Amino acid sequence: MSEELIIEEETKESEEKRGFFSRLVSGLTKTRDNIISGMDSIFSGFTKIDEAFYEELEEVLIMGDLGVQATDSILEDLREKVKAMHIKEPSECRQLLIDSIKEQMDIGEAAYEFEDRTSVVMVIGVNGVGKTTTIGKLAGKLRSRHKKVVLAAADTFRAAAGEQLKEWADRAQAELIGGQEGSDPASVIYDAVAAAQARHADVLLCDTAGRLHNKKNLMEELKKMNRIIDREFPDAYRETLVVLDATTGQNALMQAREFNEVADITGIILTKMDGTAKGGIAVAIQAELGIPVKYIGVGETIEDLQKFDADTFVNALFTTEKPEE
Ligand SMILES: Nc1nc2c(ncn2[C@@H]2O[C@H](COP(=O)(O)OP(=O)(O)OP(=O)(O)O)[C@@H](O)[C@H]2O)c(=O)[nH]1
Repeated sequence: MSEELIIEEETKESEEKRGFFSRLVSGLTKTRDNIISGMDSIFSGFTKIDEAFYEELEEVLIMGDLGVQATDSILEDLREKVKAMHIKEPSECRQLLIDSIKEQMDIGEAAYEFEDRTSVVMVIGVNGVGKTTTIGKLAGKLRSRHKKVVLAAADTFRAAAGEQLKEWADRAQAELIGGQEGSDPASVIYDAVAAAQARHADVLLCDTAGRLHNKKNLMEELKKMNRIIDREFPDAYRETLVVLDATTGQNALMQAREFNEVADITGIILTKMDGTAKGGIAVAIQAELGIPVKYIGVGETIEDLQKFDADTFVNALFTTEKPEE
């Protein structure tokens, strides 16, 4: 490649990154207003680092949905650093706090291997969290990378779920395999696996129901689907993603915990991060459960499903740059 072309490619890439960051910054406006303004007023309002200062910080972090566990660890870490580094000024704690939050979320890099392998992705989530929309966005994302995608509408509990998924499948130009309302989800998976193999699809995305009120049945249903995939598609790379609605805050954390008990979750997708002041839940989930948040939804278009990077996320939260209108 000529030098000019390389520069052009690099410029394009850095422009993309900028656009991505700006969208994240504007998507996180409410969360930033909620957590960061609270923190900044503590940093400027206190003249010394004392118990009252830590208590106020604790309150802001808890109110920002970072969860008790992550909040405790972050503050413990901050106290240690303040002591070790003989820090006296509250304002000097800002960067230390940013670093501590990043450390809490550092559970290794999220892997996106399935995007480039022949894979089967199970997507689980309770009604209304944005599961269908997310699967549509994910299909669109993969299609834009010229991947062949098949969708399995295995949430046969509600007819509307299948219809809605069909619309997304058409939009993303992906094939949809569905079943009658009330039919056995496992048989939809069976048909979808056969279709994916026959069409040499790259990724099979499976929309499955997640009724948490009956955990035993859910577990059995998931096991049955997994057995079919293991048997019929043994070489496929496997991924199990749970979709959670960030606007529900602590409830999303609870759902993640419960799903983690019934399935081997490989990643989380947090939706509606744009409309909420509870984006701090991403910290709680990653710190507490050690499961990577792999994607976040920051709006309703296909581009608004972004890969999640903890470092970028924390930078976007604490940025002083103004979000785009
Ligand atoms: N602002 C915003 N809205 C979103 C996001 N993701 C999904 N939504 C919206 O949330 C609503 C619910 O999304 P669905 O995809 O229907 O939810 P679902 O979980 O599939 O619901 P069921 O199909 O009823 O189980 C829709 O209006 C979506 O447009 C997001 O990241 N940001």
